[in-house]
Amino acid sequence: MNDNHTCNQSKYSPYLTFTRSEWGALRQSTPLTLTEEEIANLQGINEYLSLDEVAEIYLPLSRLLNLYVDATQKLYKATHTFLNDQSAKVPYIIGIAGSVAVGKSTTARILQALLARWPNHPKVDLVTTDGFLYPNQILEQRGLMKRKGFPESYDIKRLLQFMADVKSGVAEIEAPVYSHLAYDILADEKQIIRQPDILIVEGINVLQPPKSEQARSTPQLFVSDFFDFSIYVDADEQQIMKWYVERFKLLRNTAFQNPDSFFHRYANLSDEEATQTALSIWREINLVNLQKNILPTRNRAHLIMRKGENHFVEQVKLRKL
Ligand SMILES: Nc1ncnc2c1ncn2[C@@H]1O[C@H](COP(=O)(O)OP(=O)(O)OP(=O)(O)O)[C@@H](O)[C@H]1O
Ligand SMILES: CC(C)(CO)[C@@H](O)C(=O)NCCC(=O)O
Repeated sequence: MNDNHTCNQSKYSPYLTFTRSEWGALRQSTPLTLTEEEIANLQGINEYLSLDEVAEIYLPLSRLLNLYVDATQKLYKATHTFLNDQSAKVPYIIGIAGSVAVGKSTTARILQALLARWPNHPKVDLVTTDGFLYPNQILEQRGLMKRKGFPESYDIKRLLQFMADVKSGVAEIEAPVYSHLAYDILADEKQIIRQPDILIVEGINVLQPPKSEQARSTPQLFVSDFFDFSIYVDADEQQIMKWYVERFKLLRNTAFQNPDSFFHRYANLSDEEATQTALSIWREINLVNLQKNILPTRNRAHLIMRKGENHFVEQVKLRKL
């Protein structure tokens, strides 16, 4: 481990830096034996997920998060005792940020499965901020169809209200649902959040300050103000671009084949055409968003997980404060 802390103020870093093996050693007494059912569930999340990766990277992370959740739950109990208040339970909220295609939703689903194994927080829910994108109709009106994922493409006021409701212990909260197949918000579908022990909120924008005029009219509040812990999933741009293109080609052979898919027109592209199409969407939209809006939020995270080839985590940085 590298403390990155010297007497020289300019070299001060708020992070402790761990190599892969240093991090892996921190799993310590975390129960390592996953049941067959759990292994099957994890592989259902992502067929390319390596179980060694789960043991070496995600189990230590779930151990750390369990300790934090436990400490926070005790703190809430102390406040309730002091106030003689039996009010509703408050979920522990974890934010997961990073570029399009870096693996946020996979990370979120692995953590959801692992965190739910601990007895003090069995109910772990997951929402993605994709649901808070404006519907295509509004994006079209505002000329934002090529800016999907940029700060102005989200109904940030609604997202902030959602976060406030979760943190206030509201019994049932509705979250809007986005479909990658339809490439749009599903007007008739809602996800209901019912007081989980932990809520994971995953999305490219979760560490960003509000930018829309709408949100500026109310006191400046960040989505991350509601987080107890936040994770930034990081990798080199070239690497993420490769994953974006690979996923696009995979979708061409699967989801895009569905006539209802927004991208059905890409279903019959040759390999070379698919690569070129994916590269141009990457360069025109997602790379610009990464450089302009996502990467600048990296150092706001409590933990930065840096991935290399094959999605293997090479380095973990954990905030000391
Ligand atoms: N740990 C992992 N091991 C193997 N493959 C992975 C892992 N994480 C992600 N992938 C693959 O990388 C691609 C991107 O992953 P994922 O869909 O989770 O990204 P994302 O950041 O949630 O993207 P988006 O912002 O577009 O929703 C997918 O093809 C996924 O299968
Ligand atoms: C929905 C988002 C913004 C985030 O997950 C992303 O997957 C997206 O659709 N980006 C727009 C460009 C593209 O189609 O890749």
